[in-house]
Amino acid sequence: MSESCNCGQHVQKLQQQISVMRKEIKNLRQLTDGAVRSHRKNLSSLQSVLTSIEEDRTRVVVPQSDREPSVLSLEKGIIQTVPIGYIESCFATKTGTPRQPTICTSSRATLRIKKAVFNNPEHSLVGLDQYSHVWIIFIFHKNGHQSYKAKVKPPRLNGLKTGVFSTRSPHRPNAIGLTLARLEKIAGDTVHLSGIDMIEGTPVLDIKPYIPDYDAPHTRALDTVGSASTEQHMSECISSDEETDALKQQNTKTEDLSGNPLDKSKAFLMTSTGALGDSKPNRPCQIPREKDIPSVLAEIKSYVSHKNIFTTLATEENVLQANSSTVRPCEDERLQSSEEVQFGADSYTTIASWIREPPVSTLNVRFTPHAERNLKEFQPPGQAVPGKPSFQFLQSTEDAAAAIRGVLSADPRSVYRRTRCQDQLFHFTLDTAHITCWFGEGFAEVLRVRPVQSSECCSKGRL
Ligand SMILES: C[S@@+](CC[C@H](N)C(=O)[O-])C[C@H]1O[C@@H](n2cnc3c(N)ncnc32)[C@H](O)[C@@H]1O
Repeated sequence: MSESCNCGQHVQKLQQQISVMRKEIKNLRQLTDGAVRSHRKNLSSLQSVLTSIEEDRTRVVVPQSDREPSVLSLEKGIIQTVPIGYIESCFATKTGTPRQPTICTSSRATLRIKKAVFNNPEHSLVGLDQYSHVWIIFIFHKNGHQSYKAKVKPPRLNGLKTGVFSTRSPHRPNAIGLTLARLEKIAGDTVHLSGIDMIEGTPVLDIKPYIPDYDAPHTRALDTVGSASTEQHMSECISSDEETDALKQQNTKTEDLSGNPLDKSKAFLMTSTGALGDSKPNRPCQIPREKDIPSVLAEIKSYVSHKNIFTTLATEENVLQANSSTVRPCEDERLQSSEEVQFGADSYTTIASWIREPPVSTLNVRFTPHAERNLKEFQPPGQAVPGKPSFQFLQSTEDAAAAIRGVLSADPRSVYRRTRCQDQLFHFTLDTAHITCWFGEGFAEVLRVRPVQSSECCSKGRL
């Protein structure tokens, strides 16, 4: 009897202990859940700190006192680079950004020279407005991890490999990019550019004026026509204000064979070397007066057609037409072969033939009526209409349509997407627009254009 009594007490005790333990387990669970939650929170804030450190890594500005580069360090190959500023671009991400600036001439960007580099940044830009084009030297800061290979597969080669230094691939030992952009204007410490292929936030190392007389080998060919150096010609030719005005007018009116305006200096060279064709050395330079311009133009055109001197001035369309009449080499040959670009009697420039005859073809671009209506909703920068989106960089709907055409006609897909995910929709952002399209055989069709959401854009003040 007493035994059964004890058993009852034991059971009761055990039940009490069990309930205490349950409570403890519950408390422990709450504690661990809380700890896990706070760990997760810590982890995510650590991750965002890491991301911003990663983003800022290239933005480190060397303090004023450390700015003086030591000659010794340079000789030792220790090169300290300081971004002079960061690109604000109509392209937010790599997807959909043209692979070269010429693909999309209506694209736009600005570059503000940092005060940390010069006390008066605007002073560094004095004189630059005399040039139409500038070289932009920059860092491919969004390459991801720093890796590179001796051979790369440029998208234009559709999977074929070639040496990295024979390409303009972003994945190279020093991740340095070089873009020839059009200089739209300079406002104080800010350079306004068009025809660009750099994304938002790109750190810029340097700007240099594009000087065809130095940078384009063909000017040497032209130079020999008149025998004296270009600079000599320039100083000899510009003799009075009247003549300079006439020259200016002539330069703005001069066209190439396709009706495109000629580069100012090329037009200058053509006239300064004695309106072409005459290879007599030291022929005195004659600046034509305004009334003579039509005959000079006729002379230039007849010379151009005679000598086929301005191959590089041909539009891409002309080049494609010219190429389509030649026999296309097989792919392996294409990698090996190169194409001479003729300037007069001598050849100064040679390029790999796959640049102009890539195994991937240019695409026709079309808009659905819906996408066209979408695009027309966008307003030019600074002309806000309530309830309607506006562009930050692109100047008009036409500019935007041209930019979209440029991007898509060059087939912006990776080789993987092009070959393995043909049916997938392709999205990219351009300025404040998010574009959806699809690709078919030989064409790309824009299905929708809508304003970018804040989560899709990385530019400050983009919306
Ligand atoms: C093929 S590279 C050519 C750039 C330059 N014109 C050159 O030849 O050095 C252009 C591509 O680089 C990528 N890109 C542009 N800016 C970048 C950046 N800051 N970081 C990483 N990739 C970038 C874009 O995807 C763009 O299509």
